[in-house]
Amino acid sequence: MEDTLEDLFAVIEDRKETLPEGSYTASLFTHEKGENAVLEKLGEETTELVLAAKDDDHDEIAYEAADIVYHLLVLLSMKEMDLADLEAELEARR
Ligand SMILES: N=c1c2ncn([C@@H]3O[C@H](COP(=O)(O)OP(=O)(O)OP(=O)(O)O)[C@@H](O)[C@H]3O)c2ncn1[C@@H]1O[C@H](COP(=O)(O)O)[C@@H](O)[C@H]1O
Repeated sequence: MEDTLEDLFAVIEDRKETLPEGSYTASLFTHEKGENAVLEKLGEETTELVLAAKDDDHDEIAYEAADIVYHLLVLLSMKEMDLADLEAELEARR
């Protein structure tokens, strides 16, 4: 899981840097979509996760959770933060 998150975060950072054409991630870092689009997605996906949990639909819970984690990592990158910031907060709570 840790490797998966680190690898995904590295891809997101690369897309931010290189802005390749046709990349959804890159579009989030440009005026095409931007921060508001990321925040909207996080709001929508959280609602969808709640509905999936209410339905006890495990596939849908995993799908929506993955969408949320991806957009959360994009948001961290947008704010010039990284996984270490999240890890430090989680560690502080142990
Ligand atoms: N994990 C993801 C990921 N999760 C979700 N999404 C995109 O997020 C968008 C929104 O998700 P939704 O489920 O809401 O899709 P939708 O209902 O079609 O919504 P709209 O995009 O049409 O508004 C979709 O276009 C998904 O493709 C992702 N796009 C990319 N990644 C990762 O980022 C990597 C790089 O992707 P690119 O930047 O596209 O090269 C990929 O290899 C993946 O590992």
